[in-house]
Amino acid sequence: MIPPGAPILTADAMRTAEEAVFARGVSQDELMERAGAAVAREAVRFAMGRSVLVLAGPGNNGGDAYVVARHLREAGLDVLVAASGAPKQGAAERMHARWKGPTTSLYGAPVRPVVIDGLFGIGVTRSLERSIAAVLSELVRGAEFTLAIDLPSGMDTDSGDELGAPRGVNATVALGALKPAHVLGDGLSRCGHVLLADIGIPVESAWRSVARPQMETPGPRTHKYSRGLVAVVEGAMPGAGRLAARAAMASGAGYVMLAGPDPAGPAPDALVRRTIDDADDLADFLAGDRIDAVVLGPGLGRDRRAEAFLRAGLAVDKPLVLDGDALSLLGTSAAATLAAREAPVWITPHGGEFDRMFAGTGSKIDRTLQAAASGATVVHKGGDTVIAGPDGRVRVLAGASPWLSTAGTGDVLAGLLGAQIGQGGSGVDPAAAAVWLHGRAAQLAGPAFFADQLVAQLPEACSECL
Ligand SMILES: NC(=O)C1=CN([C@@H]2O[C@H](COP(=O)(O)OP(=O)(O)OC[C@H]3O[C@@H](n4cnc5c(N)ncnc54)[C@H](O)[C@@H]3O)[C@@H](O)[C@H]2O)[C@@H](O)CC1
Ligand SMILES: Nc1ncnc2c1ncn2[C@@H]1O[C@H](COP(=O)(O)OP(=O)(O)O)[C@@H](O)[C@H]1O
Ligand SMILES: [K+]
Repeated sequence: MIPPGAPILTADAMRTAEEAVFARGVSQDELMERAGAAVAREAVRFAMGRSVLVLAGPGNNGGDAYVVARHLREAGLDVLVAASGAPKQGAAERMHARWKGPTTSLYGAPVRPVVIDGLFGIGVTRSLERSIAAVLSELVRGAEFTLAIDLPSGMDTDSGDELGAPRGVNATVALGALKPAHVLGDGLSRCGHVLLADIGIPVESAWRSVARPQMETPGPRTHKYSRGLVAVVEGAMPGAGRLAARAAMASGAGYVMLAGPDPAGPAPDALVRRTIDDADDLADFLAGDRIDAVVLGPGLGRDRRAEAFLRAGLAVDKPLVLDGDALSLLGTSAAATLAAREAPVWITPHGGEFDRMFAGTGSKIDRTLQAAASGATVVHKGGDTVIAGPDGRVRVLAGASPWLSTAGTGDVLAGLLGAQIGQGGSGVDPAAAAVWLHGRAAQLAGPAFFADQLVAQLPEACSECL
């Protein structure tokens, strides 16, 4: 579980926010007291009277740990601190001095049922020494419950790469804001449940975790066209286009048309079919007044006809979702092609498609933002789905059901996004709504579903947004 709608800050941005608090006269000690108290509140709840081992490092994460230890001891728990190098300066040193309970060295620490991991937080700059990583892992493995302060020790804050962090942390209290490592990469499996503690640091961020969207209930004046007409272009693999079309239908679109060389096929009968002979025909069709959004790419194929269809789609002055084969066809010229288009465009690459289109450096968030500089809103899919808009806004959905890793679920997302943008909205908002609905439908579908069954859960997911 990741707190929804929460700000996400890099390590540098977090330090800047912290500096601003100091500049307003709050002392470093006060902030550390708040952080330690916030973590202790959660720790007491989880400890349920069991004995606690607090791992304390040499920096500010260790400083927080000494505060936690003090609070837990005051709460009557049996607390032992295992220290890895005593803090030498600043607030951390002062918190260390205020700890009056027993202390042992990290290497001599016994296994205890509750572990509080305060070795390192956002200050980790390189991989943990192997001996530290090994003892940390042993102590976490031996515990019944481990709570990490800010981050599990040994995470790259900005990328989510693990740098020796243990497996098996049950919960992490993020201080002040989420960091990328709570929502990206290895962080998804290393942080456990993520709790967020407000420690009085005002946080401004264009990056947020995805929250449940608000959807509108149709009113007495609503009609099928006012709810958005979505055109899905069908290609060589017709099942993909049909899945996208059905997803749009099941997530609130007023009218969905499937357009392609052979759009006939099984139900639903409410899906309107339009036979398209060639790219000129497609261009004429898509230019029609009534169409609010176009979805192109699922099952499109990569032959000449597909290329011509893609050109026709790109030329249309309507909100456009490009997915699957359309992205493979764009290939390395994606950034230039997307930049040349004026009407709004969303792309929904999985990791492989993304890497074929964009080079980029840095974390998944950095790379997705670089891709969005093309003018497209980019939905970079995966267990950590990162949405970035050309305006610099970022939304991340972490921890969606891994059962989504089944063919056709991406087509469903493309159709869902078509329905969202067909109802208006620009940039990251409709994309975040689509990704939320997709993730929620997957939860409702349970294990071992296939894409058609995901579509079947969409109305229920929508009902939670009304
Ligand atoms: N972000 C905030 O606004 C606040 C942060 N606080 C705490 O401060 C932490 C950050 O503190 P610091 O910047 O002191 O950083 P850390 O405490 O995370 O780590 C810094 C220390 O670890 C050492 N170190 C770094 N990488 C290492 C490695 N791979 N192996 C061994 N040693 C390593 C450094 O030399 C330094 O001594 C946060 O995670 C949080 O716990 C809180 O005290 C208060 C508010
Ligand atoms: N391990 C996973 N955990 C969570 N979500 C996943 C995982 N693997 C895939 N997904 C999601 O499933 C969808 C798969 O899309 P995609 O790879 O395009 O599939 P397809 O082309 O077969 O439809 C994406 O929304 C992606 O974010
Ligand atoms: K930690």
